[in-house]
Amino acid sequence: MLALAIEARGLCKTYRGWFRSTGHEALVDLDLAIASGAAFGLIGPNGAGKTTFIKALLGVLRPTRGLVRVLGQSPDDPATRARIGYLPERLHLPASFTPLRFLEGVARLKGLSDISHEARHALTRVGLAGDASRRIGGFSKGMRQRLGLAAALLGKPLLLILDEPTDGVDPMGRVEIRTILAEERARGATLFLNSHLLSETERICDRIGILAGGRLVREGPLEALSGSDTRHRLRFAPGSDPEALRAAGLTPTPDPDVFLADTPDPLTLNTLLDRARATGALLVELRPDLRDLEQVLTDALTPPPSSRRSP
Ligand SMILES: Nc1ncnc2c1ncn2[C@@H]1O[C@H](COP(=O)(O)OP(=O)(O)OP(=O)(O)O)[C@@H](O)[C@H]1O
Repeated sequence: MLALAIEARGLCKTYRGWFRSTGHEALVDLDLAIASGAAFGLIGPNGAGKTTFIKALLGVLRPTRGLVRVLGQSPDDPATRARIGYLPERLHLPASFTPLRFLEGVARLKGLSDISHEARHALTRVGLAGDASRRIGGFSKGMRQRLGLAAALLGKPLLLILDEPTDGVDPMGRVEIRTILAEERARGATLFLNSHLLSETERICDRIGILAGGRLVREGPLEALSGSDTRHRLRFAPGSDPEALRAAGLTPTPDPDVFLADTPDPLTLNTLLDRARATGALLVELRPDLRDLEQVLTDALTPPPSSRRSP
């Protein structure tokens, strides 16, 4: 098995500007390595460069500088492209086709052998078997999204690039899609997800990259990004004195037995713990305070106070 499913080194993309105007830097010196079998989520604000990066992975956009490798090869390689399943953000589906006819066409283009079986199987997986003979034109947004996913799944791709896969899909449908993606991963596929739905990204992906202004500002395992080195949650045995713990320097939470400790280093944390225990409180649990992905993103995009301009 390949070590890396996606590799970018020093990747830059500058969109050319109008006559004499400088171009727009959509990707700036982007370095990224995604291991085979990972579930990677790329997040970031509008205009961060996510779609530009996906276009570079698909070989439909030529980088200005730098290297991009997909499944160990150039994205221009036709055999490599055939191993990628892609769900675009904006789906263009033929309204007059039935989903079955559409999927059979995609299966044929992908060079699959048992076209009819593959199309029916994919349709069943995404929960559209009962709609096989309806026209796509009458499909809801969520049904269209499911059909797009079915098309991406055809041919057992090694890499699935999914742009907003659960957009418009109802809550039960999202659970079904997560199950399908888990099955794909278990089969050995790598997932690359671009989504503004952070709770979905959090549930599906184990590695996250945050793109802002064309730069990768954070990248790593979800636990590492959401954990904090400086904030800990402390649980004390019932019966501790909340006022004394507050006076010792701890911050109360809605749970009367749980307090937060904000400390810059382990030494200060232990000094604080000594003070808390001196009040008679018994510590029963200590763990880093985990932030959700929305908070991780907000923190990554908020400049440190020292760099903020005064109004
Ligand atoms: N064809 C183009 N010509 C000029 N500028 C472009 C072009 N495509 C994208 N851009 C610019 O490049 C930047 C990155 O765009 P991109 O579409 O990659 O962002 P994104 O992260 O996918 O945004 P969104 O979350 O809104 O979809 C934006 O400032 C955008 O205006």
